[in-house]
Amino acid sequence: MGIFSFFSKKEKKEVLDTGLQKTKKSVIDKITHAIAGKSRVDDEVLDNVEGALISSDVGIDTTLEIISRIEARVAKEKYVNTSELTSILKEEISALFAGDPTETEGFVFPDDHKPFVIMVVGVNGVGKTTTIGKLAYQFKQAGLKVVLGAADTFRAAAVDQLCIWGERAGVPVIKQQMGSDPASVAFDTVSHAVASGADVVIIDTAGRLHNKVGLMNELTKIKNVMKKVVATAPDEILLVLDGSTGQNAFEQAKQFIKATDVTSLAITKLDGTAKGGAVIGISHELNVPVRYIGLGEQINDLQPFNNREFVESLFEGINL
Ligand SMILES: Nc1nc2c(ncn2[C@@H]2O[C@H](COP(=O)(O)OP(=O)(O)OP(=O)(O)O)[C@@H](O)[C@H]2O)c(=O)[nH]1
Repeated sequence: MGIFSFFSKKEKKEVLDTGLQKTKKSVIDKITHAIAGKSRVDDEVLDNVEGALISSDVGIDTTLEIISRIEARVAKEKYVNTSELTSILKEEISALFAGDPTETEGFVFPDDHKPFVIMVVGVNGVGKTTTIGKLAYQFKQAGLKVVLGAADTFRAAAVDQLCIWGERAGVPVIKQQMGSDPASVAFDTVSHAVASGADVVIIDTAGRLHNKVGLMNELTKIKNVMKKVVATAPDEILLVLDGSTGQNAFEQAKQFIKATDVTSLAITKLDGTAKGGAVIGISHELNVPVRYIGLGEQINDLQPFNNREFVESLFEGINL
């Protein structure tokens, strides 16, 4: 089925630039400050850039790797002007992102089977339901038949919210009574999708991190039950993280990765935060590709992630 492009390149760039404004300003200020008055990239500049990246939430290990790559370049090229630093940073950071850059723009739907089943995990409040709603809308607009499954059966509000998004997107939501078995909802949803010839299934799950074993068992059960209907399910386990929490999102991601085999990330709420640099460290250190980013509350504010576009936007406007 391939990749669906919902946005024009221009629209995407506008949403990205606007959404990343706070992060951009912070990164640009810090990098500009780091090299102020210097014309050559030397140890002092590199130390300052290192500090700038760490304080931009990029993450310590990732920052150290970026700096050592730049050091290697500087050693090889002997003299590197600070005016070249932005393009070097862009190149080295783009190269660090997990996943093949040609494949990182949203999900790639296979040709050999359907429905494509996406199981969405993440703690409450990170923007899981909103992300599911936006995805459903965008897939529907791209001509796909979508079914949502309300497998967060612990909170009435979660089911209600998913139903609101289902209505907005114009896609059916499969649900059961509160407190029913989430795996049973997932089973019903995938069965409904098969019977109705749907292309995409998106399953919402409850994210209760306080009990890791419980979470792990529940997610494993949901996966196994879905496989009984469609052997390939789930095609993706999408972890939603709140990007405005910076390094906390990173810690949360590590816990989920221990509990289940997360295949992709959606990082939300990048608008309204200066901590967007965390996307770089999260993707690199966890070795899980970022597929979507959330840049606002509107239905069009979720966009397929492209590492080059992200890095370009982040550093655009630095005048060295
Ligand atoms: N600014 C901004 N807000 C967002 C974004 N994504 C989600 N939100 C908001 O974050 C809040 C929480 O989103 P939900 O989708 O309800 O989060 P959830 O993880 O499903 O949480 P529960 O429903 O509590 O499980 C809502 O007010 C959303 O509008 C985003 O990319 N940017």
